[in-house]
Amino acid sequence: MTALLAVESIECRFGPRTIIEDFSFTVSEGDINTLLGPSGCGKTTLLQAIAGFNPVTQGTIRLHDQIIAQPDDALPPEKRGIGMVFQDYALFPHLTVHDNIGFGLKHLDRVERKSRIREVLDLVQMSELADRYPHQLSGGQQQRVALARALAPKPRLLLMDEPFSNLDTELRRALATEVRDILKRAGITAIMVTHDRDEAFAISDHIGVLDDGHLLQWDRPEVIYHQPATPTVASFVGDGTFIEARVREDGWIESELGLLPDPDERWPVGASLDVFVRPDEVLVEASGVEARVLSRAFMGTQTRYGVELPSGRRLDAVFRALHRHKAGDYLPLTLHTDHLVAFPANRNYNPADWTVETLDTREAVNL
Ligand SMILES: Nc1ncnc2c1ncn2[C@@H]1O[C@H](COP(=O)(O)OP(=O)(O)OP(=O)(O)O)[C@@H](O)[C@H]1O
Repeated sequence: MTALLAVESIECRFGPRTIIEDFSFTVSEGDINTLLGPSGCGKTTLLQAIAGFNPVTQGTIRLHDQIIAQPDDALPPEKRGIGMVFQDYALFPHLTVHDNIGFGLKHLDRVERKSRIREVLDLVQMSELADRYPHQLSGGQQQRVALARALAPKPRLLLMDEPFSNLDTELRRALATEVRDILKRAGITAIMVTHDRDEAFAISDHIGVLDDGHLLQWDRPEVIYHQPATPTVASFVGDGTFIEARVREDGWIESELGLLPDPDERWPVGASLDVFVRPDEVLVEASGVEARVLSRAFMGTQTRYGVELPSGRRLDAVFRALHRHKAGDYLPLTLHTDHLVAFPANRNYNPADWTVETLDTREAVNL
């Protein structure tokens, strides 16, 4: 299938500062894609280059095989056929929902315009509220109107910049799922920008993880989660802690949380590894290593514990709330995972540390 959008080795600069560097990806028709990365990594800059609000200083951007941006040559934003949804909704306060949606449809005659407005109102399930003004709507409803307004002119591509970040957590997740359904029903190709991984997982067919203006990985959400390309991707898309491990003579991987299999013999004997341990992969088992409970947070069906291994390494473990352990208790812990994520060791990784440098050549291993 040919790409609807092809971003090819682009660079974006603000004065002397390079914000986006040698950045390439393609987007297939009908796919919902998310650019995920920490604050300041260049997500909005990239989105605005696609929309036409930022110039590219290297590379090209093609939409349906038409070059829409290259150095010193850019199609104006209004000629790109791209719709945008912003975090602050950007609705016209003095216009009703109906008229906000109709604003970009002035090229249509009255009957066509009314019919298209009805169609998108129906699509976002806002038909009942067509006569209301933005201030008479909840945040979630306002964002649905903003989505309807962007979809009304039938854009070739929809861009969404942190569309849910003004909403509370619960509504955010619900609306992300709802927006996915709406876009799929309308067959719209979209790119969203967010720093919220749950939102990205809820909405996306493909996720691109960015760090410091570079693309670290572009893949399906499951692959990003289970086979992260770099330690930074692993840390960004899932809670966890790296523990040290070594490949034994017999091929087993010896870690502080016990022996782990390496069925594909991916690692040479003697290799030192950093193994990523997710809280839900830690189990209490009689044969486990004695870990001391440091903290406990009840979370309803589960309880999250902070524990310390004999080496002093601290990590989190999540167990069903049925079990009650308290600070100071010792628990025998092991690691069980269907998707062991490991990298060659050469440094300490702090998942909370965004400034971690990564080596792109490293490969995640999925055992
Ligand atoms: N117009 C501008 N002039 C100069 N520097 C800019 C401009 N716009 C953005 N930047 C810088 O570019 C870098 C990337 O900003 P950008 O807004 O693209 O990041 P982001 O990943 O979208 O962040 P956030 O999630 O916080 O919105 C930041 O260091 C920012 O200060």
